[in-house]
Amino acid sequence: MDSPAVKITHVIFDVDGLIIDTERVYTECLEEICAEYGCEFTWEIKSQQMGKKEREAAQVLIDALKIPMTVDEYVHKLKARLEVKLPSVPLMPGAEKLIRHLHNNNIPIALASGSDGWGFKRKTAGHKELFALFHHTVLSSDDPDVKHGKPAPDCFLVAAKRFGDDPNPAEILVFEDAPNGAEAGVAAGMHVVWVPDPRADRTVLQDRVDQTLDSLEQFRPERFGLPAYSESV
Ligand SMILES: O=c1[nH]cc([C@@H]2O[C@H](COP(=O)(O)O)[C@@H](O)[C@H]2O)c(=O)[nH]1
Ligand SMILES: [Mg+2]
Repeated sequence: MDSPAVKITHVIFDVDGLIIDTERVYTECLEEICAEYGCEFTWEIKSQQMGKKEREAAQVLIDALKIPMTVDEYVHKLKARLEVKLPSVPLMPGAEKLIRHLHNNNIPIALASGSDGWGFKRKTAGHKELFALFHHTVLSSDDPDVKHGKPAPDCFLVAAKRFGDDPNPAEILVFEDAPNGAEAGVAAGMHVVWVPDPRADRTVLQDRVDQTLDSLEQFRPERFGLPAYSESV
């Protein structure tokens, strides 16, 4: 095999829609809330919300649909629905295999999400053993060091710092599903593998990310100088 163009030393994963299938749940909950106001929750609005801090995302929807609702009311309505639906959410295809592979090969791995602690606890409740493999977790909605949510690079730069061994951003790989998240990884000066929702416009970002995949199952670690899966050696 040709030598890889990059040698990745550290990996940062997004959470919602990348490791866990929570985007489906957000869509269901927000469709219900919008319907109460006679409005439609569109992909255009969702794609602008994805990856943002919860309250920033609330403002995106309220402004887009001009709904007479405060951010606090939005958060209250959303959490009442998420509370019921989140604890049983499955993992995305290929996520567990990749996370365990990197951990088994001593590659430092971290999480950087737009979520808050309230949601993260519920999203990961059924997958505690897997999420214990990460060196650390940055939750943008709660973290005072994350001044701006995705697409700002803050959460990835904070996550890089907290590895504790001063990694070079140019040797960090970010996995993201959200357009805002992939933008944030690029803005942080990191390599980005983007696994977008099928509805996303891939042309906007495909020249700036390293790879665009339909699923994490397609990822080949050796392309980034990471250990190959044993069956593909
Ligand atoms: O349909 C939506 N999906 C996702 C979000 C936001 O995106 C975050 C998940 O971001 P990430 O993929 O970075 O974990 C959620 O916590 C929420 O703030 C949202 O508002 N609406
Ligand atoms: Mg995501």
